[in-house]
Amino acid sequence: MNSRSRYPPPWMGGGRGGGGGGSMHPNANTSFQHRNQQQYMQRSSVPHQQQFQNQQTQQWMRRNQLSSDSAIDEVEKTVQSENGSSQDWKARLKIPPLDARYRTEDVTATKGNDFEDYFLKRELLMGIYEKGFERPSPIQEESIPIVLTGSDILARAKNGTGKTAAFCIPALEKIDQDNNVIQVIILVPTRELALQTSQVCKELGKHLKIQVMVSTGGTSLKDDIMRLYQPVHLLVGTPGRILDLARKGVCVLKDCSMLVMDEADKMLSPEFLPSIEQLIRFLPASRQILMFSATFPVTVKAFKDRYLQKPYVINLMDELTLKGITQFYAFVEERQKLHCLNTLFSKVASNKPVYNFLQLCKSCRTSCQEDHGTGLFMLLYTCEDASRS
Ligand SMILES: Nc1ncnc2c1ncn2[C@@H]1O[C@H](COP(=O)(O)OP(=O)(O)OP(=O)(O)O)[C@@H](O)[C@H]1O
Repeated sequence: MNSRSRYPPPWMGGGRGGGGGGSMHPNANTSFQHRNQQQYMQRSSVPHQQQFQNQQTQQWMRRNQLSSDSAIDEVEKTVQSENGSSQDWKARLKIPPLDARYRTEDVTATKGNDFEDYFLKRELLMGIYEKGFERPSPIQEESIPIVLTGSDILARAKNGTGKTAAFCIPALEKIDQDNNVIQVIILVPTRELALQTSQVCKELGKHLKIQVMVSTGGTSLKDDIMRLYQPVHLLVGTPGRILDLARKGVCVLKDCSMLVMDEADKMLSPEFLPSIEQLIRFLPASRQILMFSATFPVTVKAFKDRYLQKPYVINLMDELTLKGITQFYAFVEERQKLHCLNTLFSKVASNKPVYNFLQLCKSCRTSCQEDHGTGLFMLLYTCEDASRS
């Protein structure tokens, strides 16, 4: 166990999160907030075991007050069926095999929250568990309850620590599936990431009736327009294409109360920033903005000051590298790169995973080939742009 407190969540004291920590968004859904705060207070003020005992005592006292045996039977049946039905849905879930991947402290050092602590819709909980998530990761523990209150957030956590689900889960929870309008936009820098993110939303929301659409540049605009005539609740895409559709009046964003920016550092680059700023004008004044990234350059501050309202700042980064991972770099001439990589692979023990982060131009392609002599995997880079090869 670590020293971090379990509940109450940070805005009620005792939690973590810097900056504007704890500030309640003026546009927060007050009825939701009220309900949740009451629930959190109930939970935080009475430890679980004691709460259970209290319930048992109350039931026992109620039972003593009832004079007839039939009334007692009735109470017992109700209690049994309540307990039974709360367990039944879990027993029927199709849980995937345990994820045996090694987990670093970046994801294991949690407060010990459960997804059920957030009072999510049962259908959403079913999707979460069937995706193989047992417990929220630290960034999910910090973000989910805050996003549910309606607050803007700026969240920083390392790559691979569960940021995607940290915004997809509260987004899916907040969508009213009976209202066929776009309620959430998730902006990402590339089509690949848009497809991945929409896949996560579909998997987590597989028991919900939420319609997810992907819209990015490089695909048929006409297809997107046709698709938008069907119900869409959650739109994942790149800023330019979504702005184009909004300007044409096909993508109606007046009810879109949540805007998420994944890889926010890249989203605020000169390539995307102007489109995002224009896109924000199509959203209602009461929108909620969530920014997630592993790094936050100075451009973020200017954007935050301009567009976010009393944002809650979450920073789970003391360093960029995941714990337990050794990182180093080699400074080489352009022409030495492949040789260097080759030498590196031949030196590293073949049973150790090697992650190679590289910046590719758009025409670059990577492929992976196994060298059957050594058993090592070779990453091959090909570039159609002759000037860069
Ligand atoms: N609560 C959880 N329990 C178990 N696995 C999880 C949980 N949350 C996320 N994961 C899994 O952890 C992996 C990394 O998650 P994810 O890709 O969301 O991280 P990320 O922080 O968004 O990374 P990146 O910044 O690289 O996109 C994924 O395989 C995801 O399914």
